[in-house]
Amino acid sequence: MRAATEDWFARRTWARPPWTAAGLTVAKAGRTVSVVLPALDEEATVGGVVAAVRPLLGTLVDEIVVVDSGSTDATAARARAAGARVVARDAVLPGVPVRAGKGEVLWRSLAATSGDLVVFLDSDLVDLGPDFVVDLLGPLLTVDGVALVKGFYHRPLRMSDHDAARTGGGRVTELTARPALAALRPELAGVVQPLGGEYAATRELLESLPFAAGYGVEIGLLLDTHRERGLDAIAQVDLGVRKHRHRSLRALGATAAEVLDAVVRRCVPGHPGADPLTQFVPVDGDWLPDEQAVATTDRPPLATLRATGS
Ligand SMILES: O=c1ccn([C@@H]2O[C@H](COP(=O)(O)OP(=O)(O)O)[C@@H](O)[C@H]2O)c(=O)[nH]1
Ligand SMILES: O=C(O)[C@@H](COP(=O)(O)O)O[C@H]1O[C@H](CO)[C@@H](O)[C@H](O)[C@H]1O
Repeated sequence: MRAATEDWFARRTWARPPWTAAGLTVAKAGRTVSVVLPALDEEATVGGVVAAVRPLLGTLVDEIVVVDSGSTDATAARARAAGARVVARDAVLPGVPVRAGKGEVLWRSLAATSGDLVVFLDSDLVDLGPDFVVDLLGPLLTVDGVALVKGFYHRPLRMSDHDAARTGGGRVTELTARPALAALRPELAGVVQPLGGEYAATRELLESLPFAAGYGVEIGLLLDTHRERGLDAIAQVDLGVRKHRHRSLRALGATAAEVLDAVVRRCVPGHPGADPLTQFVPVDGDWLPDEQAVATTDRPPLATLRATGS
């Protein structure tokens, strides 16, 4: 790592987060907290994630909101039963036609919530406790100048219940995001989990930044926060172990394409955005091309929409 990044790592990384929910509730000092879960067909896990945060509701956390991304299963019912407020993505900013993708629902979540601080958690997590939220809020509530806090963790790759692996997860992180940052934004080489879906930020920051529509949203926010606010506005906390549902390598190919697109559009001036991704599938002895759309558009900062009243 470069010397400045090493310095940042030493100052802005908490390997053993010291905060407690009670202590941070006092530290809120009038500020409010929204916990947001983006969810697309997560009926099996969304209730457990909401239940993990539920004990904090009314003290450290002021609202738990699941933004439904067009689920066709029982996601909304399970989330509501666990104690979350559920908002359909098309019910937010109804005058703005909906686009597909994770970034789209995170962007819309800002218009569906009111917290001064926003915590994002994926809805496919398993075995998490309330500490994820407490630890992500710690630097935001107690360290001046921090606007974005990323979680990091061991990432076991469990493709079946029998897997005992403790590592191997974060495939797009290791094979696309980390190398891309090394090549195009090495100042961010100290961020352990640049793609992690567990992070917290001030509303003021989030509403001032564009949101990449698809899976490029996390790397886009990280790059834009660094560009607009500098490295010291970013912090990271060790959340222990992160277990979640793993998608196929083919699906992660399209994710990687959106991650790389978000990086290149931000780091290579004038780049027009990626073409659709052509993958190949074996059919009766032939390899047939299969094209995947790559989300290459950003939603504008929500603050600009509010300013123009659109
Ligand atoms: O169009 C989308 C894609 C994903 N997600 C949610 O975003 C989180 C992360 O997505 P996923 O698990 O597919 O990403 P991975 O962790 O596998 O890269 C999960 O809660 C998904 O339900 C969503 O709300 N809308
Ligand atoms: O980190 C990664 O490589 C991918 C895939 O993780 P796995 O290989 O399935 O553990 O998951 C992350 O990337 C997505 C795109 O940025 C985020 O939306 C997810 O929250 C995050 O889990």
